[in-house]
Amino acid sequence: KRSRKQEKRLPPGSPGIPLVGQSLSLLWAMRANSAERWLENRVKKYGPISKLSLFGKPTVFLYGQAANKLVFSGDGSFMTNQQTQSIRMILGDRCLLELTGQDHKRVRSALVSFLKPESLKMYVGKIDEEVRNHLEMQWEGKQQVKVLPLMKRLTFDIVCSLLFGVERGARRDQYLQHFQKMIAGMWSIPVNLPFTRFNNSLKASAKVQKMLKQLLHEKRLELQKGASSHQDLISCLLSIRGENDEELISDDEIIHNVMLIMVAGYDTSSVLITFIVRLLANNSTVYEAVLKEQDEIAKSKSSGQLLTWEDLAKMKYTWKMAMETLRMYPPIFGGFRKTIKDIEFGGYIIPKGWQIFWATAMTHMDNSIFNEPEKFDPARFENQAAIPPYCFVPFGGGYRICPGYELAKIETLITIHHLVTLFKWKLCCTEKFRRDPMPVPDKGLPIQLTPKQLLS
Ligand code: HEM
Repeated sequence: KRSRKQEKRLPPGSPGIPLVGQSLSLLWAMRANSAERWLENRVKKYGPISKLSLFGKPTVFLYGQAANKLVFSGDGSFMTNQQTQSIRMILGDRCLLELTGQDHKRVRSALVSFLKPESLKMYVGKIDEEVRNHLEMQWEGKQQVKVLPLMKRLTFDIVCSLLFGVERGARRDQYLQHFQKMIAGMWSIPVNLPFTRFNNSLKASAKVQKMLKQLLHEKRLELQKGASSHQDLISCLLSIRGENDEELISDDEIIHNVMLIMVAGYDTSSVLITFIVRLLANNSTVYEAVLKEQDEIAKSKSSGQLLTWEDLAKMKYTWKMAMETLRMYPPIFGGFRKTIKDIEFGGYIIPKGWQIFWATAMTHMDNSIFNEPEKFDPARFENQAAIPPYCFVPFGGGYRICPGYELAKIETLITIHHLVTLFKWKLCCTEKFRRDPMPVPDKGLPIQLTPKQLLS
């Protein structure tokens, strides 16, 4: 039992309406794209730490640089990851988000062995081919396109070919169908009744798992026949062996993490590229600077020659522009952790077993950290060392920092290279966006395209 003295030291705030707490109010604010304001109002009312109730759990909301440090700098000994029940049921209990301690370390280091720059640099040409093919099929010859759905298709195709070795064709199309159904119910209320979004999503998850099991079987046979363990992520994970040549990553761990990567790599990078397209349409000076950098690279290559790792290293301004986009429109705005011990923070106690709601990206728009935060200005990243630690955190930080950072960077740079060198574009309408929970433009960002050949 908590003593009265401890009770007194709980953060300020009220638990809200019984059972529902503040959940509906926050979800509503997310749909209306006013979640940031909703949270800012909380900070104004209660300060950087306050208690509330979200999704049926006592929760502490944290804000600011020190809070970001608390969330990202631990080793997992006082705070653990916490996912919603729907995500756990759809992605499976052996995915990285659910694992802790040694299990998390083992599986994460297996994924990183494939996702680290030294490994990914071998696949730059393959990703470039996927992007060129996509633009040829879906963009060339069109006067108008909708950017978000196309970018989702592109990032899905890249993940499928690179990570699972599943190339264009009927199988990939079938994967996409099941996968889209699965993802549609990921953020829904986990009530498993027929015809609910959640129920459809669970059924699709079972189909995706069945297909991946079959794929695993095929990859195992290919490896036995001498195929390279570097051909894709699944082969790489199957080839990780212990001292007695036993497989170190179980089949369930491979399947659940492959599904996680499909989800994590699909929604996030596609949102980033979509917002870049939006910002470049409205900022001609930045567009021209990106174009200058990319034109120089394009001129140094012969027609049809694929981009290389060295070319990407030259895209310095383009990546600063992408970071500025991530600052203003972070695909992941926050998340949840759970305390496994009482934690003292900011003069208050956060009791063991409580949920922590981190909205770390709020520091991105703090005018005491970023001057004129509403202004789109890639030059702020000229001197990255000047940005205080834990204040720019679109990929998180610490031992759970996004392992897909490098892949996201490669996909983004290659896609932007081709977009600016092939097209000029205009937005078809001024469009609002909402968080679902990623930021999504209401109409999917329709743009009007003019191919560069017609301009010259
Ligand atoms: C612009 C693109 C992306 C952004 C902004 C982003 C951001 C993030 C953030 C904020 C986290 C949470 C860290 C935490 O819980 O502390 C995360 C985790 C994760 N991301 Fe990404 N991500 C992106 C792309 C990707 C891609 C392309 C992949 C897959 C290849 C990926 C795979 C993952 C995985 C597996 C985790 C869980 C890591 C763990 O719990 O140890 N992400 N990402």
